[in-house]
Amino acid sequence: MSGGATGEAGVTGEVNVTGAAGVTVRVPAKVNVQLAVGAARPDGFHDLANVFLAVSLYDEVTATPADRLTVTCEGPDADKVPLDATNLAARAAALLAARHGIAPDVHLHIAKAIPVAGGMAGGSADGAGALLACDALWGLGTPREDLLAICAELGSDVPFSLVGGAALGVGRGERLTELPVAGPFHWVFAVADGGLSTPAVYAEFDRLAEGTDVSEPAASPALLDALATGDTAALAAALSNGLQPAALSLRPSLAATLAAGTEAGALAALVSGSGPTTAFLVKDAESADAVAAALRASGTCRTTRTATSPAPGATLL
Ligand SMILES: C[C@](O)(CO)[C@H](O)COP(=O)(O)OP(=O)(O)OC[C@H]1O[C@@H](n2ccc(N)nc2=O)[C@H](O)[C@@H]1O
Ligand SMILES: Nc1ncnc2c1ncn2[C@@H]1O[C@H](COP(=O)(O)OP(=O)(O)OP(=O)(O)O)[C@@H](O)[C@H]1O
Repeated sequence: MSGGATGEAGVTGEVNVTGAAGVTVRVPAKVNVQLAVGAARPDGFHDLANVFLAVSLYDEVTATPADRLTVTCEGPDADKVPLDATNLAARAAALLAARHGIAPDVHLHIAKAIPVAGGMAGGSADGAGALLACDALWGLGTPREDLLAICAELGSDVPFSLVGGAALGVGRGERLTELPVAGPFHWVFAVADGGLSTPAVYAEFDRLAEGTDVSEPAASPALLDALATGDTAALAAALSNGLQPAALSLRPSLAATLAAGTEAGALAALVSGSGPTTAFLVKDAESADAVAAALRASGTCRTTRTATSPAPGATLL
């Protein structure tokens, strides 16, 4: 990855890499092609029927031996990424090390292309990437099932970042069943100015749902069929995001972005997860370029990205 600012701050002090070879893992962003949200649970989370689809927009996490746990980040949004112990990559390394009773002495470098706080699971991607990179660097051979359990501890979206492809997430979204998926599906993403806080969007969902009956979340058979057969038009007709009204309520300007993409020829438009990134499903790569150009010209977003899906999960390079 090239360009962008480089943040450098250690979790426990200045960066001090020992010079040995590093391990790099590439991890995809996600779009939720269906996000059915149930009522708030006693623990504050919401039961979901969450259909994840990985897209070809990647962060890379490199783990290098060091004398303590440190994190650096490069990329256009690097200044928005925390480099302390709250970084999901640092938390992943610390959890894995604790599980094996070893010290988390590693330097983690994140090459960030996924929008920050954009509803595309960028932090989750870095958590899953760091986990796989540290497991390889430290030669631990942690069973897949245990890696997935650590992912679920890190966050609801993190298991999917490890798995990639397409999957249905139930519970708070962490309990995955992999789904058959054809493709390619072509996407344009409009990146908004600033982020949206995921807890704030769920809280707004609760506020809007007050006094209404929230139904049990369930995956749409038509949507699962469209994914399995690679039918773009059918997928466009079946896309849905139960958090979209809440994201629009907190960020009304997103309505203009959605309209601009639709007017430019997108087959469907929706908010990506908790937003504020918006996602546009288009016919092919040529249409993706045209819709992206129109979105940028509309002045309703900061920038655009094009991508295809499905994309593989966290992968050692
Ligand atoms: C919006 C999505 O990105 C869709 O995939 C996810 O549901 C959010 O997943 P995430 O960012 O990994 O979220 P977590 O780190 O697990 O939780 C952050 C906060 O989001 C809210 N949250 C999250 C997941 C869920 N099923 N119900 C919730 O209410 C809770 O307030 C929680 O404290
Ligand atoms: N490695 C990381 N990259 C980006 N943000 C991180 C990371 N680690 C922790 N964070 C924190 O998490 C917040 C959410 O960032 P993230 O990019 O994961 O949002 P998101 O894509 O909206 O998440 P999701 O789609 O999973 O709800 C950031 O504002 C930041 O404070």
